[in-house]
Amino acid sequence: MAIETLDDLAVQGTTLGVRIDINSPLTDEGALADDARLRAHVETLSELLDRGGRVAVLAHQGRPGGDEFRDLRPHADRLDELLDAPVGYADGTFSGEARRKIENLDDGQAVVLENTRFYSEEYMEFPADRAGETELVDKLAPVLDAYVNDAFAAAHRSQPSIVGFPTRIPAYAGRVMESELDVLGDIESTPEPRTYVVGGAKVPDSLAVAESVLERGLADEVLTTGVVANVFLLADGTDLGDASADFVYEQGYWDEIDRAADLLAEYGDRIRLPVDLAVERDGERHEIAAGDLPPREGEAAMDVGTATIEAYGETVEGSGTVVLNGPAGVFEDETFARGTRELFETATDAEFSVVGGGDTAAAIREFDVEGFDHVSTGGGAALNMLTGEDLPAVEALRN
Ligand SMILES: Nc1ncnc2c1ncn2[C@@H]1O[C@H](COP(=O)(O)OP(=O)(O)OP(=O)(O)O)[C@@H](O)[C@H]1O
Ligand SMILES: O=C(O)[C@H](O)COP(=O)(O)O
Repeated sequence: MAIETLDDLAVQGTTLGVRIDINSPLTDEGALADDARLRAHVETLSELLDRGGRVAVLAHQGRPGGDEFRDLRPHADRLDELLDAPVGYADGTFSGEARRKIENLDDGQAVVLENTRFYSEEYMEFPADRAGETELVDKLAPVLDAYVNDAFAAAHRSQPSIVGFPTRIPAYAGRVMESELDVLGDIESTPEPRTYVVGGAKVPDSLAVAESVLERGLADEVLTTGVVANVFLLADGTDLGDASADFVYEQGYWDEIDRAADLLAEYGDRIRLPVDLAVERDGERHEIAAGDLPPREGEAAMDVGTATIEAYGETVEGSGTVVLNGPAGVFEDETFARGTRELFETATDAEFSVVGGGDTAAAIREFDVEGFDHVSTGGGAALNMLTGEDLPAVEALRN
């Protein structure tokens, strides 16, 4: 079934639950470190408000237990600045108070509901029917006329606020969702050879992508960077030193090392590992060739080194399609930003370049890299889509 868009929705005077993805990097104090994801949704929100909608915004921030698991007040304040309409904030997601705030909205007004993941069911994956019976959906569906999903970046999560509402009320794709599906839906016909550069810190997601594109013959090569590369190096038997190994174990990525080893055994000729890494020594960047590892005690691998940047750069430049996800190092620290900045700049020279990810988009903005053919708002979601996997959010909108 075709997905309905905002063109199919009579907005005026209706109360809409609008799921967006404004999961953003935060400062230590909990302020927004980057507002790119908020700005991405301005088009959809402005359109709905201009057309007389009453908008209840649903969104998450961080993961339970993580440093960035915080409330959405800064996001609400920033949306209030970005949009011409007034944007309020409710410190509950579906409490009586939150529902009253929704019911008291006037045409052209919005309220941001509290972080959906403050409720345990929202961090579980359900089939859509079951998601439609969760507390969150059960309490909110009766006060909403329709649901709009613009949260492409969370479309790979089968969570209540993503897949539950379409089982209860009419559902539509927002403008971000619509344009992402248009561009990424046709990725299998992009020019060859195709290179996937996987980095960042969400190792399980990245390994799933690497496995899929290698298995399906979609990737000619997978270049690894970031924590993902560290996991592959550990799987390959490289002694990275205690600091990097401890970081990987603290994240609970034990099993990922075994999984990376299996991938190396099966597809080793198409997976590339860094040939050098950067650590901090005496307050400065210090590079170590892979053959000279481990680093000194307490030194962690924070970026790929210059020889890796050059070797990867040559592959990337000569590619028909480059798909980039995740920064190559701790780009937030200028000392370790080089790998991310230079690989991103080189990627724009490929015939067709696609890049995705929340932190990745933040890095692109920070480094002012221009020239990508498509900058996706989604990391895991974009890559799932690029590998041809069904996205639960999209399936839910189809039904
Ligand atoms: N070697 C490293 N050691 C520690 N952290 C790293 C390293 N390399 C990258 N990172 C961190 O990875 C984080 C980003 O990873 P992440 O996987 O969340 O990327 P992303 O672009 O946001 O993708 P997604 O949209 O899937 O979340 C950054 O905060 C960066 O500092
Ligand atoms: O940043 C993302 O990729 C999305 O917001 C989804 O977040 P998650 O990976 O914590 O589900």
